[in-house]
Amino acid sequence: MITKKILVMLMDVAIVGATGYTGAELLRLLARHDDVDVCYITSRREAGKHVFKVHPHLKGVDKYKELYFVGDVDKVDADIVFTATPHGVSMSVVPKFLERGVRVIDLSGDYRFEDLSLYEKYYNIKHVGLPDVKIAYGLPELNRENIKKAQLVANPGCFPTGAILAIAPLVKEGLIEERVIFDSKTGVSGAGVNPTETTHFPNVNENITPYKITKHRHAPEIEKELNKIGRVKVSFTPHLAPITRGILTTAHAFLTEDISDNDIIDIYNEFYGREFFVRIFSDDIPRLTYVRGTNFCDIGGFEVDCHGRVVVVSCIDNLVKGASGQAIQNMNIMCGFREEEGLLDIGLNP
Ligand SMILES: NC(=O)C1=CN([C@@H]2O[C@H](COP(=O)(O)OP(=O)(O)OC[C@H]3O[C@@H](n4cnc5c(N)ncnc54)[C@H](OP(=O)(O)O)[C@@H]3O)[C@@H](O)[C@H]2O)C=CC1
Ligand SMILES: CC(=O)N[C@@H](CCC(=O)OP(=O)(O)O)C(=O)O
Repeated sequence: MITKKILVMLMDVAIVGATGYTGAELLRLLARHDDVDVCYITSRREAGKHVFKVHPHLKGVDKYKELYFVGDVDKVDADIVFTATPHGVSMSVVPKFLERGVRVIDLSGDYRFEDLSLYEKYYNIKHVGLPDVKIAYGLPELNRENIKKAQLVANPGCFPTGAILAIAPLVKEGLIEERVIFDSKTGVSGAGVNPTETTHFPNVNENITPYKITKHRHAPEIEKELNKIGRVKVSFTPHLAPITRGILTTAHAFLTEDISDNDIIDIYNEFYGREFFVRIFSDDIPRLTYVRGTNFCDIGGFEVDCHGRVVVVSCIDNLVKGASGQAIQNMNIMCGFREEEGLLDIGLNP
């Protein structure tokens, strides 16, 4: 009897920093990705432990049944590596992978700035220098062609993802004055897995706390990316909200032309018409629950007040479209996989 065997070649991927929140989220999403195998995960603290011991929510995922944490990043061998590590750490591990021809998607801020003096000013650390490979800023809706060709993708910051997508169509069309204000509310998981006084439950619960009111490091990231499509000066203030996940951003700008709410909706529908992960809410206000656990960026509001101020609201899940989901979207683009592969979760209501 002749048996037919169909051999499916899976891409080997590794996650450096897989005990953190974005590393865990990569593991959750990749569990249902049909084109990849997760072959290495790293941790200094949990080296030697089985993945289910550290992340019990993954129990039962068949493809992870032989997956253990390794402590030594140099042992990692894969086709694609996600570095889900703090800024400063990423730049110490990424170059070693690039030298071996491995493609890397870095979730930190280390490779988001072409101008390293801006990086050093806002991150307050010295940069080791950019590697001599093609680097792309990983916001697919604005930079897909460059992502396809990149060896290193700098995954955007969580606030920049929601802010840039909220205002890009109006910037591109030149319909707003130069100054744009972004007011964002974020969930506590944005601060990472290690607790601090700021993230301590009694300090977060029943409070909304503005922080880094005029000096957050995502302000220059938002500004330099928007300046690739138009001319803007960005003001940005984040607030910590008593929620685990999600970023709601309200963008305020002043129109240069007398256009209606409906004209604005048409511009957004046209700009994002073919984008699977951007949903336009033409007659509703986006909610964080709708995007929870998903790779969607929901955009709505679209109101103009009597002074010509346009208000646009965006919602993302900071750990998905704001980090790990977008990182997988970037991997899919780099590898020629279907862009939505592994990212088809839908949100909640409530
Ligand atoms: N949380 C979010 O919403 C977002 C985060 N980001 C960025 O993504 C990156 C990861 O964030 P997040 O998951 O929240 O961070 P966490 O603090 O939750 O996790 C950090 C991970 O990095 C590992 N790590 C830390 N230091 C080192 C080191 N010196 N060598 C090797 N591994 C190390 C830790 O592993 P261990 O201690 O076990 O060794 C841990 O797995 C950061 O750069 C963050 O700024 C970007 C967008 C959104
Ligand atoms: C709640 C909270 O603390 N959020 C973090 C998000 C930072 C982040 O994600 O950092 P990078 O994208 O620059 O790597 C903050 O505001 O610093």
